[in-house]
Amino acid sequence: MLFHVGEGDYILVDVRKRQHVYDNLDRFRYEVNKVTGALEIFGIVASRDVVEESPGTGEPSEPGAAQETGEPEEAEEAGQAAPGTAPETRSAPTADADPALEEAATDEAAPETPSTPASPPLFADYTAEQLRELGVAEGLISPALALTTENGLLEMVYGAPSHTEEVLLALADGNGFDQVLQNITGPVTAEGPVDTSDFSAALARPATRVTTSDTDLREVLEDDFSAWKVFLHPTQEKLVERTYRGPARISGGPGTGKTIVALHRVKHLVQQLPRGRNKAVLLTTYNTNLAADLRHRLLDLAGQDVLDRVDIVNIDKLSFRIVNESGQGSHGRRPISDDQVALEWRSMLTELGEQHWPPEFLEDEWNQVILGQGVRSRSEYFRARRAGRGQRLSRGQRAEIWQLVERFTMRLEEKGRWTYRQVAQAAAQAEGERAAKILANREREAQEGGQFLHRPDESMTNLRFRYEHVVVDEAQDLSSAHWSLLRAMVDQRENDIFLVGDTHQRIYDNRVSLGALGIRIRGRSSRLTLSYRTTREILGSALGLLGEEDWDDLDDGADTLSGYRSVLRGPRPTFRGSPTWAAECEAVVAWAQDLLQNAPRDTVPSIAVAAPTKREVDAVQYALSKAGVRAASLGKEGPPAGFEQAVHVGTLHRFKGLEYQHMAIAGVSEGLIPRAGLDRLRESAPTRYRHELQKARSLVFVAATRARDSLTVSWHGDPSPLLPKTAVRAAAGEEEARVDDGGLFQPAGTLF
Ligand SMILES: Nc1ncnc2c1ncn2[C@@H]1O[C@H](COP(=O)(O)OP(=O)(O)OP(=O)(O)O)[C@@H](O)[C@H]1O
Repeated sequence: MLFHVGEGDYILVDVRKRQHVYDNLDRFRYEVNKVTGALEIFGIVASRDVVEESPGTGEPSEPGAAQETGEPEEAEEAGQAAPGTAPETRSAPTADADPALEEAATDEAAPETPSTPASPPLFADYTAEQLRELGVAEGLISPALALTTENGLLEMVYGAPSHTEEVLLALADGNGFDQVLQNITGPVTAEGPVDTSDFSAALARPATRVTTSDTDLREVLEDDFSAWKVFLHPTQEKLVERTYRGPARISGGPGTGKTIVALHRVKHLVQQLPRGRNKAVLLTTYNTNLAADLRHRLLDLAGQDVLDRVDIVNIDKLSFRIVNESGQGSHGRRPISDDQVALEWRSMLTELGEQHWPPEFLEDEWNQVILGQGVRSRSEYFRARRAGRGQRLSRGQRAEIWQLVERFTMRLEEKGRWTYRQVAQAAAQAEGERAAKILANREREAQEGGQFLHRPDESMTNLRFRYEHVVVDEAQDLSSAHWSLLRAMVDQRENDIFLVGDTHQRIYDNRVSLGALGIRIRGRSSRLTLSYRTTREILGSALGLLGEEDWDDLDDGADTLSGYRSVLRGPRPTFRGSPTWAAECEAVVAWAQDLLQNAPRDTVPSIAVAAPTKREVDAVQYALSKAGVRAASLGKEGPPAGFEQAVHVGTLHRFKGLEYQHMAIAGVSEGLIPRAGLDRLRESAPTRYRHELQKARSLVFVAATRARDSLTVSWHGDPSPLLPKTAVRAAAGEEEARVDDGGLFQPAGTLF
């Protein structure tokens, strides 16, 4: 079935048996969207909810039914495209194509769930004119207004153009007209008037997204990262190409494409640079393995020439580099891990017989207040901000703490050790001094009319800021010292710093106020809300894990995930308790074996298991290997070479930034998540206690949102108190999970 666009251009809409095409032809619509200017080809789905309005036969239809393989629709939903496949050709999947839909379809047809004619229309608050203004496809406006159930809506949007789908789901999720107009329709609104009869012009517009759900084609495209070279969502594209008058920040829930945007931004910035050989752009992140991953992806996306202009390094390595170069206090000292630091505090206080200040409190005060604010002297500490620390300190108390901290740093120094935070602090200081010199030179040069009358030291006048642009991924995990370091590496001007991150995924205890560090993002913050990775079902359960905590925006304000959504669907996550750890391991092995055995021929599904600590990781890996399942544990640099396709097992921390088709989170038990002994902090270091709890939630949230298709969460003994009660009860068979609730629990304001 071909659509003739004009001249010699055709679009492949679908490949089906001839009779099928004839039978279903009248269910297809094509139109140029008056608002976005996109060419949209779509099927009208007959749901009972909209049956009167639908021009189809009334039976649950499968126009074009491209879904023969049972593959989830990720590529299609994601707006990814294959040249020569149909723009916005969307079809209602057949029942056998997708288990989740099968359930929905069965549910729809079941006599016990009749549509209630009395229930008000879902979009009762909106008029046809408003839906039109938001860019809902003309042919779907009246069917949409007639909808009364969420299932009907979900069924209908499967056949709808994706812009219509996004708008309707966002409205149903509780976003208001203005919000949807601004966030969803605004970015894709056509520039200039739209001629709805000019298909060629429509095809050339970025809003015309060419998509495919053909598995073979998808494999060709997805095999390498190059698919994303071409197709960013227009909302993402605008963020990439915009000129910002200062630092800019992009936030958004997991899988919304923040990393993709950061990579495209780097490419864009390099392309604007004058010719040269230096590495003028810094791309940095927290973890070593993510930095390596960014390098591969940037090479795929932009090629060697772009890569040659970019310095890609994780932030701690960069700090070491600066410290070594400047000689600032390194003296051959070796870094010490956070766990070792905690032990050192404990030993020192015991040796001193000091009982007044708990070690956790002192450690936190040192990290968050003293190192966190770059405090360098006792008098600076007297003036340091302690807002939100939960405990007021008198001058005398501050003096005592300062003395203990000084002792502690001396102790580490004597042992030839220092913490990563200290290294970052030293690097920030060295780089800050360098920046101050550059600015002083500049001022002198300006005063002396562009030339130095008294030429100072040559090396000083040649000093330049190290980078033209800085781009940061996983920004939520960087500390104040890291930000001070980055601030000093780039001049304060247009497009200086571009950062992407999500504070709901903060898994290292670094909290910052960017404005106070000279990184002013106010007015230059944007949020991505559509997840391209996770299904609605997984997303719902993952959001439930976040509880009722408050989340910051890196700048003394609050962040939220409101409007965060997915249009992908899949099975509900499973939750399972086992009596013992051994039994839980067995269940995890059976789960992996089942996935491997049932994978389509010649494919190896990507599978991972996350667990709280190295101990559980080793046990799971051992159990998998013993059962003949190829497994490897994730190290600092990712999986060992040659084990890319094995089942990956790692601590929760290791999964940041990664994604897998199937994810298991094991050991979500009381005493493991959050770790045992945390209660001790409740009294001694209440702020830290709160932050540790939040961090534990974020860790599980990060792991859960790595899953693309399926998620399973398990525990042994008592479940973690962080698991929502409904999940635990349902796992124990005490409560039936509702078929239509999408997950086992559902965050407020989220539609399933
Ligand atoms: N416009 C797009 N079209 C299709 N797929 C996309 C698009 N943008 C991102 N993706 C895909 O979505 C997935 C998540 O993207 P990415 O890793 O950039 O998200 P993220 O926001 O950085 O996630 P996290 O916060 O969890 O690390 C990737 O598989 C990516 O290729």
